[in-house]
Amino acid sequence: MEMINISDISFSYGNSQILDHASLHVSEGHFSALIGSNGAGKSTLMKLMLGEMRLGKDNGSIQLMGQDIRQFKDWKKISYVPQNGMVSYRDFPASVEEIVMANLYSQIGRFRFPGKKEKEQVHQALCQVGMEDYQNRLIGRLSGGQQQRVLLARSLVNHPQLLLLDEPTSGIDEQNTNEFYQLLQRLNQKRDMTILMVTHDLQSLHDLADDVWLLEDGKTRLLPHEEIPGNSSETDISSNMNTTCSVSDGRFNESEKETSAHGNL
Ligand SMILES: Nc1ncnc2c1ncn2[C@@H]1O[C@H](COP(=O)(O)OP(=O)(O)OP(=O)(O)O)[C@@H](O)[C@H]1O
Repeated sequence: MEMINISDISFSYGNSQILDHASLHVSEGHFSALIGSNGAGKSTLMKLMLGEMRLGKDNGSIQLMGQDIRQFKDWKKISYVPQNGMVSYRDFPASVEEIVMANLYSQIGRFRFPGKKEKEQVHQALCQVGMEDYQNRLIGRLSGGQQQRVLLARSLVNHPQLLLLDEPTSGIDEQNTNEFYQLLQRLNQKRDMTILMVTHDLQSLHDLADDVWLLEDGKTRLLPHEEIPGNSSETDISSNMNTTCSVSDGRFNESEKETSAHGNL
């Protein structure tokens, strides 16, 4: 199944045309990347995909999980890690647990406090990103890389099938970026999570992404394998994967795929 099927879309801000008959397809289980220079329209495309902005009537179509975006209701199956997502939390007096828990409020309801089940879900999500020891720390006291992991945990707590990320590692050092990519790769390969990531980080694409789409002059192009930037001999991202979590406490390990393909992350 195509998780994302964008076909022939055009979009303008006023008189300024950003997308000109652009298309993009992401198959289930694929790790896809979207690249393009500053201002090319990547975030715009992402916003259209998330339903934050509407497409004009005769300006192409967007289907998510086989449904037209205008009728799409399964938003819980999709998570989004925004660009510079942590900036707004810098002085926010909330703990890591509270930040991740916030994505469960539709499940918890307005008049109930988080229970044991929700706390365990948060713990599991933090464990997946290696941040379980920081559960009670204030979000603003963490480093950029740690904050980004928390943001990823926040997006994982609902067990999404499709994860969209907009430049998730901007402003993060190389080591933390590589570790973040390992996390994503693990989610994709061991959990069958479909991923579309907007990125300027071309170095790792060769090892990371199944498909790389280039957005240029309003049009998209699927890059042939030999044109994908990055050199596979430089880094083997998967060889350094953290697989220390165990099934019993909700963490992740190598054998877990067989026991919970899409279930508890
Ligand atoms: N709300 C808006 N109103 C008018 N123009 C906008 C708006 N948002 C973005 N733009 C313009 O549309 C173009 C595409 O912006 P967009 O943020 O989608 O690009 P991008 O590829 O994500 O860029 P970057 O890599 O720098 O994040 C830019 O020229 C931008 O200035």
